[in-house]
Amino acid sequence: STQKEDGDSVSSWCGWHTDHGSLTGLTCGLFMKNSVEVPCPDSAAGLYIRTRDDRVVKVTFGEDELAYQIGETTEILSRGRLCATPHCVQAPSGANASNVERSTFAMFMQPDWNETLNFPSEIPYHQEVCHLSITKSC
Ligand SMILES: O=C(O)CCC(=O)C(=O)O
Ligand SMILES: [Fe+2]
Repeated sequence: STQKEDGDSVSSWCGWHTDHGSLTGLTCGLFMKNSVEVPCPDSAAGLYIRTRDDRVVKVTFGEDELAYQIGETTEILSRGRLCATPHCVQAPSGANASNVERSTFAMFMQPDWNETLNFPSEIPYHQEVCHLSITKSC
């Protein structure tokens, strides 16, 4: 993440984390001000992911599309062949950003609650699962 002041940080609205489940389906951000839909007030605002080669990339997709992120459960069940997607959300900043809200619909898919997961020995401490889970903030 960037080292700017909190308000401008890439993770200013939702800290870096990986989702716990198998797969997360997401709609794109919907911005509202005083209960009225508004265009995104800051093109830098929104969802960011960290790629396997350690680049931070802004995720863009349309309102008639869905994005899917791999969660920690899939990383465990695939024995590390698939990696959980580290992600965060940047708040809008600038003149038009005050009192703006952002909504998305997130569908978290996961095994039954009582399903026992065996953490594979091949990935005893995988970096996404260990480092980022600790800092999960939403
Ligand atoms: O708001 C988003 O686009 C992502 C939300 C998120 O990461 C979560 O709910 O786990
Ligand atoms: Fe998430």
